[in-house]
Amino acid sequence: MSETELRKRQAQFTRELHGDEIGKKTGLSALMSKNNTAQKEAVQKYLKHWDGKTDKDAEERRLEDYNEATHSYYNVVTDFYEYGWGSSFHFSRFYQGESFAASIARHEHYLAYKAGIQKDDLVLDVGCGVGGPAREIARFTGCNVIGLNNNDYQIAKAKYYAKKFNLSDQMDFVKGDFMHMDFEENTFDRVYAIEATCHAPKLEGVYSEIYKVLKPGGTFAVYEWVMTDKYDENNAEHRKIAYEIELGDGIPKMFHVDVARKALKNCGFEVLVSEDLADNDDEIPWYYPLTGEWKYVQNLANLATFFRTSYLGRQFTTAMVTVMEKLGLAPEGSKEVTAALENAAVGLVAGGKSKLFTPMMLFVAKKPKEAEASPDTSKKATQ
Ligand SMILES: CC(C)=CCC[C@@H](C)[C@H]1CC[C@H]2C3=C(CC[C@]12C)[C@@]1(C)CC[C@H](O)C[C@@H]1CC3
Ligand SMILES: C[S@@+](CC[C@H](N)C(=O)[O-])C[C@H]1O[C@@H](n2cnc3c(N)ncnc32)[C@H](O)[C@@H]1O
Repeated sequence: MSETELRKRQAQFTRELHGDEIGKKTGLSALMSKNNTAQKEAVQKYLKHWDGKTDKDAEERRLEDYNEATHSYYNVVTDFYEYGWGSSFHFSRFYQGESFAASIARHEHYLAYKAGIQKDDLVLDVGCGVGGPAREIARFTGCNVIGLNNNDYQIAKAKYYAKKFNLSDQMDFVKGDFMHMDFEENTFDRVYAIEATCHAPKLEGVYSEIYKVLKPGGTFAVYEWVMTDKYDENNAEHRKIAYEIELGDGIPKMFHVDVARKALKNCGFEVLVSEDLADNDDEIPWYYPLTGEWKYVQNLANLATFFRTSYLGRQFTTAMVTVMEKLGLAPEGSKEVTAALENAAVGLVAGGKSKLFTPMMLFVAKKPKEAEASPDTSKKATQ
């Protein structure tokens, strides 16, 4: 199927599944207004790739169908993410006494600072979700942001929120696959990506597109999801954790940190910063909201968030969604989605505790001033 046909079909499917009035309802109330048949199809399209098979063929199929697989994944998890986490779909570090929202915002500010984003810069947000980070970074720096996303539902939501918070003049959200960007070469002053490029079937593919659209001398800053140096692909326990993360988070293949670093270099980037922000002595670990350990809760205002993200809260949500599905209030397949998200939570905590995985491998990379726009990565080492 051509790129244009795929886009048309995905846009039409979004209307069927979520209706025309996207934005007003969020979380579980949005879940209650889905089209039943379309939801069943979306869940099936997502889960068909994660049927327990970890052999090379199954992996190859996931990599080939990355666009539809992630589109379907975010079609069915976005309402749960907003209900449980908010409108920034990423992790962060926590300081003692810091609220959940402050920690999420600080993580975004830090990336904007490391990318060197200035007032009036034109910035690309690769894999922008429903625009939580774009809104925060636009307010923080005064820059203009274009959010790129292949999920129509999230784009409609991001546009709705930008209008609601009077930020439409500073930002726009466009549909596109980050493996094949439609922007002109040398367009953006800065590019950032937060926990999104791990959905790529090949990191060189997305990084080379970023290199192409970035102006010479511009910087790209990313929080990458990778398996760390401790990870051994041939260790069954390690592979189980990586698979749980892939399944629960709609990722075709979790790559090793070296793959990401090499991919940046192969694309022509000069890597300025390469630091795992999770590799530290923080008293409160980044994965704490998913552990259900009350001792870490920072303040009373965070109790509701903490309950929803904790093991107990997740079981409660699953039970509630099961009843809602039985009563016909939630669409069929919603229960399966909560089960897949449970896998995500378990895999992420196991990966975090063992330090086999990090969701915050910070890379800051520069496109040299004298750079050619399109790197030829075809002759370089492959992943
Ligand atoms: C998928 C990628 C690359 C990034 C998303 C990171 C996080 C924002 C999500 C990873 C697992 C998600 C879960 C939830 C919210 C968003 C995540 C933390 C829930 C807490 C949402 C409410 C559900 O009932 C349980 C979910 C568990 C997993
Ligand atoms: C975990 S979310 C992070 C969203 C956002 N960066 C944030 O922090 O809130 C990953 C995002 O990447 C987007 N994405 C995944 N694959 C993509 C692709 N091939 N092209 C464009 N966007 C993609 C998803 O639709 C989703 O919005």
